[in-house]
Amino acid sequence: MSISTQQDRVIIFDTTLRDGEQSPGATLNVEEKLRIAHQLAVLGVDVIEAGFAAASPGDFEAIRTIAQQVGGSDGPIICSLARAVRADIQAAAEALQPAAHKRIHTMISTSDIHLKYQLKKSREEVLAIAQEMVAYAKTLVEDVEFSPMDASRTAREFLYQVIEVAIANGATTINIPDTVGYFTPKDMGALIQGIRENVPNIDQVILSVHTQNDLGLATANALAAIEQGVRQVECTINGIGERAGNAALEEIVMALQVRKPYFNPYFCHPVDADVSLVKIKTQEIYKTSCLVSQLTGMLVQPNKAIVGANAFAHESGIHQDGILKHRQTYEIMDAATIGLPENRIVLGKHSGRHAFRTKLQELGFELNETDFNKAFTRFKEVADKKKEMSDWDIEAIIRDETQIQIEKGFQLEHVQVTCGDCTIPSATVTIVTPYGEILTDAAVGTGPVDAVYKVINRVVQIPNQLIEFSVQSVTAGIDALGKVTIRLRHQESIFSGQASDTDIVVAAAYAYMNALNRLYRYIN
Ligand SMILES: CC(C)(COP(=O)(O)OP(=O)(O)OC[C@H]1O[C@@H](n2cnc3c(N)ncnc32)[C@H](O)[C@@H]1OP(=O)(O)O)[C@@H](O)C(=O)NCCC(=O)NCCS
Ligand SMILES: CC(C)[C@@](O)(CC(=O)O)C(=O)O
Ligand SMILES: [Mg+2]
Repeated sequence: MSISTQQDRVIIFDTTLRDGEQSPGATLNVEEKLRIAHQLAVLGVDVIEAGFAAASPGDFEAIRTIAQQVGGSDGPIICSLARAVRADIQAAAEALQPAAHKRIHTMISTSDIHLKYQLKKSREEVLAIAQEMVAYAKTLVEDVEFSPMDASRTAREFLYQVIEVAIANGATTINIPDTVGYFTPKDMGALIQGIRENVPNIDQVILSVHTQNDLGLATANALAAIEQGVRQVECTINGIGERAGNAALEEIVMALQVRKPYFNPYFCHPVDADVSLVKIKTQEIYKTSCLVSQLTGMLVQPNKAIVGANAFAHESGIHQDGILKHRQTYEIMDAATIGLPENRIVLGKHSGRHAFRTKLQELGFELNETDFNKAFTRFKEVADKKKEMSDWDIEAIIRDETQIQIEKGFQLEHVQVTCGDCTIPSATVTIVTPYGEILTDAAVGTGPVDAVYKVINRVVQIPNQLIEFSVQSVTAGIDALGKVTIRLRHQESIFSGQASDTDIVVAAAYAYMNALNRLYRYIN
């Protein structure tokens, strides 16, 4: 794939594997980087900055492997960062060699503060280095990106001069980094406008921005740059990156999609044209976010835009009522567009009758008005004391407050597990079936939880697929309660189960039984 300067859409340059990996504690190994790169290609990013070849043998290897396995002729451009140093550029070219489309991204600081204290070089020297190193990179690859680092704090005239020289020496993309995340959207707009008006050869290249999130303005700054004609943005999945992170890919992409009529006038399309301003398959966003979070260990905050656990969840009664009547009352985008299977209605003390009734229906309860009112009153009392009401809390309320008999289903009487580094993990359970039979069985597994699930499945015999398993600690300390949440799928339906115990394997067993019982009641 090649990118023409005439192409009127935004090029998504993903730097999750380079700047994202610069998040403290987020180091990835070669195999993990490769998995993320494959998923980024499925997501449809235009450029993958796979790493910094000169940084370490591991990063070199990762870039080379990604170039080989993800950088096919119809795949994305694979890129490596390099200082404006011959050896760095050479290492980048070598690592990228197997890719069909390769880019060297070279950078050097241009702000006076960086020149004086970090590089200890004059402006003249930096200009000469930029010129020489861009020209050198150009002898190795066709596609050269140049970044004047700390551009946002660089003296304007000098910045224009460096950019002009980089273009004259073969740069095909000029990237403007707000390295320290100091800019506001207005500053960014003005700088881009200044560059376009004062750098005579600027139209020969793609103009790009790289925004850091130190003031929480990274996405806003990138969007302001797009309004001024920037056609590449550098971003990361979940906004991970150095310090407070980078602009989040999912935020930029969804802003361009949801507000297409707003952005269209900045492109050469008719205002109401239904053209995509990016080449991203948005349905892959959620999956990519989960993969990156899982492999980097950088958890996504629940209220994170687009991909946070609460981004499509509605807690308060008035909102829940609106959503149930017509989704768009409180949603500007459909969860399905980012690949989320369903929206979540979370019951809590702010919930009203509509949401409560819907939840009861989901759980399979049909209550008469008297029972419903009693249950709702009790629900409000309990919700006042708890952060979030689980399905089990609600079942307990129904059991206490109404005449409805809740089918017991299967009952886990006893679970025993053997595990350790010198034994084959095995589990024994005793389960009472809905017909009163008492069954005991045992199984081995890859780990204790796997063994427990295998033996429970053997006894219960309801086909299902485990799609989610997570453990959280609910209290602090060594004797903490662990809460296990699981979700399983049976045909088109999903059933969840949750349980807490100081032993997480026991919690896992009870959580699984809970979900299975819900499934059992559904099919019977
Ligand atoms: C790149 C790396 C291998 C260099 O290691 P190093 O040679 O031991 O040097 P240090 O990191 O200690 O110091 C950086 C040196 O590069 C110079 N430098 C920094 N940016 C530069 C640039 N863009 N172009 C040229 N030289 C640069 C510094 O002035 C300093 O030089 P000095 O030793 O003459 O003072 C190492 O820093 C690394 O592995 N970095 C990981 C990637 C990274 O830093 N990413 C951030 C991207 S900005
Ligand atoms: C290479 C550049 C775009 C950089 O990511 C470099 C860095 O500081 O890591 C930046 O934010 O300026
Ligand atoms: Mg950066």
